[in-house]
Amino acid sequence: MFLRSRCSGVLYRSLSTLPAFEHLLVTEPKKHVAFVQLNRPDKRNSLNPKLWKEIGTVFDHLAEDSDIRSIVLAGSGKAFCAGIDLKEGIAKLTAIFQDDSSDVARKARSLRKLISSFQNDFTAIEKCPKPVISAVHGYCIGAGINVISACDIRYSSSDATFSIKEVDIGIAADVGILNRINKIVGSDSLTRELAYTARDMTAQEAFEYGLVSRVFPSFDDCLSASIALAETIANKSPIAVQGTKLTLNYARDHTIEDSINFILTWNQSQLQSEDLIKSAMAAMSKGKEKAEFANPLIIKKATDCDGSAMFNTGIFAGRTAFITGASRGIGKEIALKLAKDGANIVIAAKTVEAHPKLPGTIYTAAAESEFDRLTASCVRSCTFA
Ligand SMILES: CCC/C=C/C=C/C(=O)SCCNC(=O)CCNC(=O)[C@H](O)C(C)(C)COP(=O)(O)OP(=O)(O)OC[C@H]1O[C@@H](n2cnc3c(N)ncnc32)[C@H](O)[C@@H]1OP(=O)(O)O
Repeated sequence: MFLRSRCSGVLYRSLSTLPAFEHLLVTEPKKHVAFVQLNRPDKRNSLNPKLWKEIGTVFDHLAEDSDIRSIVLAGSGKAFCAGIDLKEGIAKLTAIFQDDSSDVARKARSLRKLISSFQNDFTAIEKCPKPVISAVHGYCIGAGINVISACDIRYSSSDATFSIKEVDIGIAADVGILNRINKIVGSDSLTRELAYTARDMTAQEAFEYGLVSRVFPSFDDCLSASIALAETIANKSPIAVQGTKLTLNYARDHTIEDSINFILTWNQSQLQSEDLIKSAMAAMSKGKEKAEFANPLIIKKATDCDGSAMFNTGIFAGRTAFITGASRGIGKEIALKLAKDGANIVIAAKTVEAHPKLPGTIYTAAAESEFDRLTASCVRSCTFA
């Protein structure tokens, strides 16, 4: 269960809304930092279909959770992850191609769907806008090394063993490692040696190869350093950090010209954040002042814009809303909800009858031309005063 130590803000969303996980532990060791642990220690955290799916689900949720700014991923027990569950995972694959009731085209489509869904569960880590740090100990093989290749930063303890193991079970690796590894490390020759042979690689070799950026004497040290790193990241502007992750990912996959255009367009809006001023002032204070940053989203996700998250929260209380088209339909509903929410509302409509259900409001029955002028000037200024 995800326990939150404190809540803040009128649109606070409890993380108890995270789904219940069977094979994951999710905690919040520091403010704004989520800690996700693969939790099938008796099976060396090998990925059965349930755990595999839960990885995608948790990162999809954490991506949407505005209060979480960085994430640490680790394994519980003796290993990070021993790859696909050789019983349950392989059974799921063979059930498809050994099904005599299907022809080869249909089996292929079913397999494609399954592999694609397995891929997406790991790609959720890469797509999550918050930096993800993997803290690896013990075995990290097959599907496990695919998982960490989707992470932003990899730390390990000195006992870690890595292997691109797939050829040993008769598979060309298809859930990300072959596609991401050479974007992470600089040695195509060593990549090929490792992928063709499935041989074990020590933590020291992984460090020299560039797969992990730090090696620690013990798992405890590795985990503490990973959480400390996540906390450092979480204390920075989330607007700046998440824009940085998106830009680095984009730059990795595009030309310099394309990606420099990407950050140009991105920052023409994101640079206007209050975080810039706050960060600059903190920098000028030479560490005497610490900047505190608001969460980047006050609404959890787009699907919450059905009114339930926006209204009845108090955020409009005392503010002034100018609503055009307020005599009926959506305009009327919004006006009523805002009035109930404590806002001062100014309404305009083409029809002349005052609206009886909007007490205490200024009713503007504008003539057609006046209404258009009013609407235009409203759009030019802003809706909320
Ligand atoms: C479309 C999707 C395609 C995906 C492809 C993915 C491919 C891969 O992931 S390839 C890699 C597959 N994994 C393996 O080959 C590793 C198999 N396991 C081992 O070699 C050893 O267990 C290991 C070296 C990891 C650890 O050895 P250790 O002595 O520390 O532990 P064990 O006593 O062997 O294992 C403890 C219990 O865990 C169970 N277990 C370990 N790995 C797996 C696994 N991958 N799948 C299922 N179960 C696993 C092991 O059976 C023991 O359980 P129990 O017998 O009940 O005590």
